[in-house]
Amino acid sequence: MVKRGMLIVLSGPSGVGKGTVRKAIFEQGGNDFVYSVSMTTRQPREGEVNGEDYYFVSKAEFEAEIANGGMLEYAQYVDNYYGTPLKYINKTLDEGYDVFLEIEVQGAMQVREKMPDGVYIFLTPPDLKELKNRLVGRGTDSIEVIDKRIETAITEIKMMQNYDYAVVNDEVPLAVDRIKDIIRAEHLSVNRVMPEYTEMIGELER
Ligand SMILES: Nc1nc2c(ncn2[C@@H]2O[C@H](COP(=O)(O)OP(=O)(O)O)[C@@H](O)[C@H]2O)c(=O)[nH]1
Ligand SMILES: Nc1ncnc2c1ncn2[C@@H]1O[C@H](COP(=O)(O)OP(=O)(O)O)[C@@H](O)[C@H]1O
Repeated sequence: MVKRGMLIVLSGPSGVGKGTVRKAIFEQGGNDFVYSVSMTTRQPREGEVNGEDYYFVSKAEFEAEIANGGMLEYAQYVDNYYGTPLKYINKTLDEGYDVFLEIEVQGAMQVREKMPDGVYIFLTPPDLKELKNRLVGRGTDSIEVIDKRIETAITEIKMMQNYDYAVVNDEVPLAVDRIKDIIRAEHLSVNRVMPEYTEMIGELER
């Protein structure tokens, strides 16, 4: 029997750099895990490819998918839906591959309820001043929206206790290395390795 893959969830407050770090992880390559492409109702940005960056769908299509039980989790974020289609995840995990999700915090907590044996990584800013600088620097939000996001970020940072690991995103390559180290170490954790030995011992004793 193939050993089921491991679910890896990267989350954290808006503007901390989740998207940036995730892209760097996959651009670097050489990973033993696959990226779960999310579904969204937001408009594609220039250069984004359907099925690669996101599955871009209408609100009606997204709501139909929710009604059909097709979403592992979803969240409404800045007037749009974002969610993880269930179909690929279970198939990929059953085939023995690890799956990597990069999602905002409401979604991550829904996944944790359903899949508690995943690895939950919380990306943190070096400090709140730097988080604000990043949101301003990204240039996608008004100052009012940014102030709201900082307030939300404070609540979200308090949720850190629901995660297994905290990774500071001071510099992208360092954050990438820390995340890859966590994934490597998790594969060696006794909780994950023990079932194989239990099975082996069971066979010997039979
Ligand atoms: N819950 C949930 N959040 C998602 C999913 N895909 C992306 N997100 C989050 O949605 C937020 C907005 O993403 P996006 O519009 O691409 O903007 P950007 O990442 O802020 O540039 C980010 O915080 C993502 O982490 C998903 O499938 N589920
Ligand atoms: N380590 C970092 N140092 C400086 N700026 C960063 C770093 N990581 C991300 N950024 C910048 O911060 C902004 C927010 O990053 P983004 O990946 O969009 O965040 P999120 O996906 O968490 O909302 C972007 O302008 C990005 O270029």
